[in-house]
Amino acid sequence: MCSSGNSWKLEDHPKLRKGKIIGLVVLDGWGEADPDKYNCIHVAETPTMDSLKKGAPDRWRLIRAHGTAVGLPTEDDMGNSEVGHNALGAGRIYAQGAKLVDLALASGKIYEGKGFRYIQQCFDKGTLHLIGLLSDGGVHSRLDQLQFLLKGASEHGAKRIRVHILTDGRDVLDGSSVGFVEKLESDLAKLREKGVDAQIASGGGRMYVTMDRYENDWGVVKRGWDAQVLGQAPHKFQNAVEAVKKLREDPNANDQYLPPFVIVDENGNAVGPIVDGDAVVTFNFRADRMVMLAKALENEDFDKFDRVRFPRIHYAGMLQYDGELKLPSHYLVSPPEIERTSGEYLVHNGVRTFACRLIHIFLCSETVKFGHVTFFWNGNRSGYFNSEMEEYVEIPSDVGITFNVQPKMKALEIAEKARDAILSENFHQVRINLPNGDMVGHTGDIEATIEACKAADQAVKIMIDAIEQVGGIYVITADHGNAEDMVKRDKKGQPLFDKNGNIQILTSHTLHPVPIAIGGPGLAEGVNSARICPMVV
Ligand SMILES: O=C(O)[C@@H](CO)OP(=O)(O)O
Repeated sequence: MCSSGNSWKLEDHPKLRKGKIIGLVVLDGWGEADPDKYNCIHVAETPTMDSLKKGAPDRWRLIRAHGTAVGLPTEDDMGNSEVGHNALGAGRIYAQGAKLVDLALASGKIYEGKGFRYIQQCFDKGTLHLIGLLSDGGVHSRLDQLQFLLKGASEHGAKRIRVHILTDGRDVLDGSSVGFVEKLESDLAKLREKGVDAQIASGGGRMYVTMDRYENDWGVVKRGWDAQVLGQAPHKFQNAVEAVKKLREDPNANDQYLPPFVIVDENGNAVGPIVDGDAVVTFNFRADRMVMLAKALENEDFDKFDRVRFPRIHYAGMLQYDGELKLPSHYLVSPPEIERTSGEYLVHNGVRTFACRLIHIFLCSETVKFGHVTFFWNGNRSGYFNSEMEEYVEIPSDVGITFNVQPKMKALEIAEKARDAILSENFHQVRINLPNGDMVGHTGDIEATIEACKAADQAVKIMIDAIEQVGGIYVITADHGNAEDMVKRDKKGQPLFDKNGNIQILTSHTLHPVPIAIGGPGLAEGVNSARICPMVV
C-alpha cells in the first residue's frame, strides 16, 4: 500500500495489474514450528497449505506475529489476534495497548490523566472496583499492571478497593490461577497493613464469566454482572484462594470455565457489590472481551439482560475499547491511534471496474472471530467505513459447546460464502478469518486441533479454487501461532511433564512466525510476498 501525504489516493503498484479480485484468508492461530506430534498443523492432512509452502521463498515466506514486530512491549510477548489483525489491517505497526499502559504506569502519567481524575472523584466516599483477567499472559491484561495500579490508586487516595478477578488458563497454563490469586492476596494484605481496606470480591473463569465477545453469548456477561454488581453467585467463599482451589476440585473444572463466586463476610454478605457512588475500572487493555461489559456498565438504555440494578458509578476502561462508539467514554490510557487502515484506503479508492461491481469489499467469519476481520482489522473501530462499498457477513458460531466438540467449526460455511462472493464478481476484495486452529487449540485438545487444522486447510482450498476460476490473486496468512505447538517446553525444546507425569498442554498462543503465501492467475510475474506485509522475517 502506498500513498503520498494525506491523500487517500493510492499510487498504482508497479507490477500488480488492476481489476484482479483479491481473496485474503487469515488462518487464525496457524504458526510454523518444528514438526513433531504436538505440532497439530504438521500432523493434520493439510495438502493445500503444504503445496503453497513449495512456493518458498518467492510465493511463501514467514512473518513475525509476536513481540515488537506487532507493537508489543518485548520479544517475549506472544502474538494475539488483536495485535496481529491490527498490524495486517493497518499495514503498519503501532505501539499496542500493553505497551502504552506500561509507559503510562512507569511515568506516572496515568494518575494525571482525565480518566484517573474521573474515578478519583469517588475515592472519598466510595469503593474502587477493579475488574479484569488475572494472569501474566499479556494478551488481555497483565498481573504486574494490576499490581502497579493497586499501589498507585491507593497512593492517590483510594481507601476501599475491591478486585473482581477472572481466572485465565488460556493465555497461561491451566491451574496457574491459584498462584495468581495467592500473589494478589499477598499484595492486598500489604495494602491492608497500610490501612487500605482491600479485598478480592468476586471471581469466575474468563470464558464462563464476563469475557464473551462480539455479542456471542450475553449470558456470560450476566453471570459476571450478578457476581460483581449484585454480589450474587452460586458459590460463596470467605477467601478467594480457597474458592479457586475448591472449585478446581471438580474433575471437569479448568481455569477458563470456573463458575462464578462471591466472597462473603462472616455474616454471609458479599464483601464488594458495586453500588451508587463507586468507581469502576476494567483493567484489561485488550478491547474485544471488555466491550460487552463496558456497554452494560455505561449504557443507560440496555436490553441484553436484566441488570436488576444500574448503579450510578464513575466507570473508566484501562483503554477506550471501541473508537467508533467511544466506549467507554472515560479511560485511563489513550488507545493506539490506528488510522488510515487498509480498509479505509480501499473504500476511498473504490474504482468500480464494471458497472455490476456494486460492492468493493466482502468479508466473513463466524461470530467468535467476526470482529477480528472487521473491528481489529479496521483499527478497533466497529461498523463500516462505507456501507455501500463493504459487506460484512457473520456466520453464527455454535453456542454452549467448547470448540473441540465441533472442530470444523464453520470453516466450510465461511469458505462457501467467500467462494460465492468471489464468483459473483461483485467484489474486489474478499477477506475471511478461519478460527479453527486457534479456537480449538485454546481447548488444549490435540486430536480435535488436528481435525480443526484439516478443516481450515479444506476451506483454504475452496477459496483458492474460486480465485483461480476468476483469474484473481490470493493471499493466505495468519495472525499468530497456536496449533503448531501444543505443549510447554524447556529451553532445549523438550516437552515438559507435570509432577504426575502428564504432559503439560499449552492452550496459549506462541512465539513462532506465521506463513504468508501469495498466488493466483492474476499475480504478475516477479511479485513476491516480501513486499506485501510489514512483518516479514
Ligand atoms: O480468545 C482470546 O481472547 C485470545 C486469547 O486470550 O485469543 P485470540 O487472540 O486468538 O482472539
